[in-house]
Order: sequence, then C-alpha cells, then structure tokens
Amino acid sequence: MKADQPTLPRILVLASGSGTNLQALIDASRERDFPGQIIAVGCNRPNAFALERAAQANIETFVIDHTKYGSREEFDGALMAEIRRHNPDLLVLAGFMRILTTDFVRAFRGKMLNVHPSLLPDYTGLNTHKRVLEAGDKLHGVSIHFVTEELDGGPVIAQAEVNVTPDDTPETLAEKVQEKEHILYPIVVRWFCEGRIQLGSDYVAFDGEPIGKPTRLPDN
Ligand SMILES: Nc1nc2c(c(=O)[nH]1)N[C@@H](CN(C=O)c1ccc(C(=O)N[C@@H](CCC(=O)O)C(=O)O)cc1)CN2
Ligand SMILES: NCC(=O)N[C@@H]1O[C@H](COP(=O)([O-])[O-])[C@@H](O)[C@H]1O
Repeated sequence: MKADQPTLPRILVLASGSGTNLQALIDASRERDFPGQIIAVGCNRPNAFALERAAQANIETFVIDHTKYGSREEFDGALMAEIRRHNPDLLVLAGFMRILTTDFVRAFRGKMLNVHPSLLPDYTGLNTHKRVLEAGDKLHGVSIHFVTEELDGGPVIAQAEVNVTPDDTPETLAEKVQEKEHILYPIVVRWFCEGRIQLGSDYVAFDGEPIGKPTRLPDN
C-alpha cells in the first residue's frame, strides 16, 4: 500500500460479504497513478470476509453490527458517527446489504456510490440474477450509481452488459456480472477521485456536462 497520502481523496468502503469488489478496488488503488486511497473498510456483519481482505491489505477496519441495534435509525446513526470519524471524501458501497435511511443518505449525498447487479432501472432490490432468468431476459449487467433515498434509484453513472445464455444459472450469471463489476467499479471510483463526475439534482454530470444516458460497455 502507498504510504498515507494526505492529499489523495479518502475512500471509505462499506461491505457486508465476500468483498470481491473491495478486492478489485484494493488492487486498483495499488496502481501508482490511482487518484485515491482506501482509508478504511466498514462492515455490518462481523464475519464478512471483506474484513479479512482489508486486513491483508493493511487497511483499517470497523464493524457496526446491525443486529445489535433496535432500529434502522439507531444503526445508521452509529454507522454515520464512525464514518465521520474517518472523514472520507467518498463512500463506496461494495455489496453493502443494508437499506440506508434518508438522514444517512442526505449526510453523504453526492459522495456515495453503489454497485448494483442489474441494468437499472430494471431489477432494483435483491435476487436480480434469479429474476432476470425467470423473466427470460437475454441481456443483464451491472450499474454503478450515486446513492439517493430511493433504493437503487439514484442517477446511473456507468453500466456494463452481460449476455444471458440458455445454460445460465443464478450462480453463473452472478459470476459473469461480477467480472464486469470488478472492471467497471474501479474506473468509476477513479473518475470520482479525479473530480470528473458529480451528482446534480437528479442527473450525473461528467466533466461538467449532464449525461443523458450512462456510459454502457457492451459484452464482448
Ligand atoms: N437508501 C438507499 N440505501 C441503499 C441503496 C440505495 O440506493 N439507497 N443501495 C443499496 C444496495 N442494494 C442494492 O444494490 C441493496 C442492499 C440491500 C437491500 C435490502 O433489501 N436489504 C435488507 C436486508 C437484506 C440482507 O441483510 O441480506 C434490509 O436492509 O432490510 C436492497 C438493496 C444499499 N442501500
Ligand atoms: N443489491 C446489492 C447487491 O446485490 N450487491 C451485489 O452484491 C455482490 C457483492 O459481492 P462482493 O461482496 O464480493 O463485492 C455484488 O455482486 C454486488 O453487485
């Protein structure tokens, strides 16, 4: 890891599970020209393997266990206080499996990204791979978006397509989608750290210009 770089944008990653997207970001951040630094990783589950990945990369970790709180508001309040202690410039949700309250989202509006396993606005929520197969769709993919109060409804920055084949299962589709996630997310985080993307009232600006449609990478 680069020594603590006081001038580079400070990235805090939130995860709940395996952390393969976190790993992709850790690997990208090791590139000499990467314009950001991951300063901490937080999880809501004490057994999340993402914590092990962070520890292996000498990145500070914390756990705010959502099962220990009486309400979503109390959990979010504790999480917000811990995050603020780290003073991040960017919050990256990387498989973070908690719906965040309006107060939380407003506190970090414009500096919180999420990776969602579908071509939004289709298939918000959970179990997207299974739902895509049940619908008989031939195209699936991943979206990187700003997080807003509306679940998975924030302005989409970039997408990558995945072709669905007849022999696909939710598991094989998840693997295909995650391969694209691991490529796309570091690119978008780099754009944010370079100051190239901003959240407008209900749109994304890229290099200062509102984008009509998200950048979409085809499956090839
Ligand atoms: N206010 C917002 N919060 C979150 C957003 C968002 O856009 N706005 N994105 C999600 C990420 N996400 C899908 O990409 C997602 C995560 C979790 C859930 C969900 O239903 N969670 C349940 C618990 C599920 C579990 O523990 O396995 C819950 O919170 O009750 C839906 C979508 C992150 N938050
Ligand atoms: N709705 C949120 C959601 O389903 N997010 C998905 O969870 C996985 C986390 O994997 P990881 O922990 O290995 O990065 C990723 O595929 C991400 O798209």
